[in-house]
Amino acid sequence: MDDSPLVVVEGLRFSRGDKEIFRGVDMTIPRGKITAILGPSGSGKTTILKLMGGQLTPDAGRVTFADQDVHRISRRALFALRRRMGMLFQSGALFSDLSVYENVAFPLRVHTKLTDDMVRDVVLMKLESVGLRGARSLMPAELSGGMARRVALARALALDPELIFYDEPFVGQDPISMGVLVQLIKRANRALGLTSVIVSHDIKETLSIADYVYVIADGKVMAQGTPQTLDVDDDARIRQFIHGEPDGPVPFHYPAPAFFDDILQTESRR
Ligand SMILES: Nc1ncnc2c1ncn2[C@@H]1O[C@H](COP(=O)(O)OP(=O)(O)OP(=O)(O)O)[C@@H](O)[C@H]1O
Repeated sequence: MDDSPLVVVEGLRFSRGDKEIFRGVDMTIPRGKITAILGPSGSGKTTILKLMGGQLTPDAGRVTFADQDVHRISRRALFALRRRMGMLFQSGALFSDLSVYENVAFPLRVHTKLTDDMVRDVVLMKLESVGLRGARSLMPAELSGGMARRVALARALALDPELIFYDEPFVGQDPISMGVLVQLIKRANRALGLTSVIVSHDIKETLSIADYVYVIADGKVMAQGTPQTLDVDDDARIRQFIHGEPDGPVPFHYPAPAFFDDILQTESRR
């Protein structure tokens, strides 16, 4: 297997208006592994996926996918490249007026010239891989949230991507569906030789399957390493983040006068 990284991000800078979101980010996404990108809310996790996928263009720096510069190739080449990337976005809802079967068939009908029989084989295979072959005739409204996410995964896998981006795959799931999804992502990665990038707030679940982790904050990579090395990192900010401690260098309380002073003021006004 080719052991060069699949995606390389170098010196990435990106702003929205006056707001600098990235001020020099470097990352490598190795093939066949699960890489997690963690970070506080608003740190730019979704934005970095969009920069990697070529939906956004950086102000400086570059992103290469299989040695092709994502932002300097022709539109046509970028479309071809995008077919090699699957995306499972939190907002990536199923088409509500199409059955489970037709949802998974959709990308095959749009992007390939497969015959109906071949489409059927692929759809059933993908649904089987997420345990929902028997649910093919259901409509999205008849699915639980966890099942809907699994159908969306089958659809994201329909075109056999090399890489799959998961943006908050566990949001809104009950603990059982979450466990199922965690295992599916891990299994899909291994069985299909996929490269996976997961962006998530669910730190424990994500660390349980990630091979390598980047933590982004303040426009930079604040830390990186395997889940094991980050788990024992001494840095207070990383400890607070990885272990979900409510207080630490990033305070739980919005800046405010001392509690007693505030209360005393209320008392004196009575
Ligand atoms: N379309 C947009 N226009 C302007 N600013 C945006 C837009 N999308 C995102 N932002 C800003 O860019 C920053 C990074 O957003 P992004 O969604 O990438 O963060 P995130 O880490 O994924 O956040 P969360 O964990 O809350 O989903 C945020 O400050 C956000 O307000």
